[in-house]
Amino acid sequence: MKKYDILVIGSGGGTKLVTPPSKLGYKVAILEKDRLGGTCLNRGCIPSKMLIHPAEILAQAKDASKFQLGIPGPFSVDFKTLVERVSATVDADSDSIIPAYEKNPNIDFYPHEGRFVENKVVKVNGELITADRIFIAAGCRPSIPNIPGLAGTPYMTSREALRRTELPKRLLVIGGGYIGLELGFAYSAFGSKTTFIVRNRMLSHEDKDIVDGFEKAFSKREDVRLGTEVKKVDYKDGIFRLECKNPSETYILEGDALLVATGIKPNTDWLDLQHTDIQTDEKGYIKTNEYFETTADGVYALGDTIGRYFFRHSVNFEGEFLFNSLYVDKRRTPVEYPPVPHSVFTHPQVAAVGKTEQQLKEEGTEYISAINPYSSSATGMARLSEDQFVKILVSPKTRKVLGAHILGDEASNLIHLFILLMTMGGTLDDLLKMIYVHPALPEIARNAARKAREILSSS
Ligand SMILES: Cc1cc2nc3c(=O)[nH]c(=O)nc-3n(C[C@H](O)[C@H](O)[C@H](O)COP(=O)(O)OP(=O)(O)OC[C@H]3O[C@@H](n4cnc5c(N)ncnc54)[C@H](O)[C@@H]3O)c2cc1C
Ligand SMILES: NC(=O)c1ccc[n+]([C@@H]2O[C@H](COP(=O)([O-])OP(=O)(O)OC[C@H]3O[C@@H](n4cnc5c(N)ncnc54)[C@H](O)[C@@H]3O)[C@@H](O)[C@H]2O)c1
Repeated sequence: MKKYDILVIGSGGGTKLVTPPSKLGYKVAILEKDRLGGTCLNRGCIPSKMLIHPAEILAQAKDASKFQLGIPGPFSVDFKTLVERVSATVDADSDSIIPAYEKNPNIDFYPHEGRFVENKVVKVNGELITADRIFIAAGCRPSIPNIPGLAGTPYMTSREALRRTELPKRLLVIGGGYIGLELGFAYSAFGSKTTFIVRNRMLSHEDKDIVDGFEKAFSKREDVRLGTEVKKVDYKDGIFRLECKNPSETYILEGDALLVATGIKPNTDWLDLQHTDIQTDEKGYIKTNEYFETTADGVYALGDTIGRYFFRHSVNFEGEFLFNSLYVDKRRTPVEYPPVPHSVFTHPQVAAVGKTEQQLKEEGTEYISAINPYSSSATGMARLSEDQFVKILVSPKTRKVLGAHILGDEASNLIHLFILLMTMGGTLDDLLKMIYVHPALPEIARNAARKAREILSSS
């Protein structure tokens, strides 16, 4: 049986444990059943943001008249060429990984699925391999709800929606989370008449003020059906017919394409974990402790597959943490995550770091809340910002920011001020010490901090 120092299953964030240890002389095997680079590169963050950027340009152009600009419409997109460019870019990036691995004598790449036959033995393409340490970074895939009539229809998940080259006239989206909203927004901006069917509320994991604000802002531009369940799907002659039910009525929605974006499930069913001591929770996510150790000796797991965070930036952090603790410091170290931020790349954007107001209430943590609208600062005035704001939650005792929540232009960039502050353990006063460029976007965040200072000094 072939033996390695390191065996990695999954080439997304798992790659953090491939090239870096190989450079220190460790022999590494990497197994990938799909395209190298994982979800983010091939069917996630990167292609989606390459579509969302031009969609954002169109969304801005549609707003041009409010700035007394006569940018002539109708706006159009060469959707086929755009999608082909995006696909070619990510495919080239993925393809470039193989030659790099082939050149490296310490890396063996297995372009196959790996399945466990016992605790530390994996069968790949008929061959048994083992390693001192095995890292499982097997990721997740779309989870499809059990709606009568849906199975067998040509619905899209994010995977197909990112590669489709024909823009549908009418798009139906089921799901009000990250994927449904980001991809639905892009298709809508490109010209598909898009309807968002949302079982409860949009972005329900966000702070309640963000949920309220986002729903209000998004619904001004998009056809949004909140509190609506899809009871039945029918597909005939190229048309989807969805039976939709809300508390007051049942009706049919028609579309030429259907995007199902109702969450994800772990790929652990591809690993044959029943042959090992590796335990999973009731949803199939691998159980790990603070060292990313599974319940089998020498086997670690990270990323989406452990069900903690579902972002490329979080699995990158976890992979780098494991590499540093196990192969650089060579010390068994418990993980301490710095604040983990997130952003939803819609129009308007959403970004957050730290706790929501609801979480602080539930924990019984003391806080004050300060909200500053974009429109109250110079750059917000220039942008004619509506419905956009920065909200911060501050501890009256320590004056530390416990949570920051942004709805508005460039929220995914603006949030970094708070990520840095919270990571460094700074206070409101640190945020107010520095000189801000006038009139730049971060002044909006500073003004929220000033409001918090006022609230604290008057209480
Ligand atoms: C449409 C979309 C947009 C997204 N946008 C963002 C974003 O903007 N920002 C962000 O931070 N996150 C985003 N995400 C989430 C992000 O892509 C994931 O959180 C991240 O890629 C998870 O990385 P991972 O390494 O845990 O798993 P993956 O990247 O999914 O890698 C796991 C790999 O393991 C392989 N594999 C599984 N089982 C086996 C096996 N038995 N043998 C061999 N190979 C196996 C799979 O083929 C897969 O390639 C997005 C996701 C989607 C779907
Ligand atoms: N910008 C980003 O960082 C980004 C972008 C895309 C995806 N992602 C990651 O990918 C993951 C998956 O995204 P997603 O949008 O599929 O999941 P999600 O959990 O964000 O949203 C799922 C949505 O589907 C709804 N839903 C669930 N079951 C349903 C059912 N049976 N019928 C109708 N609606 C149902 C939920 O209420 C929710 O609105 C996310 O957890 C996220 O972390 C991140």
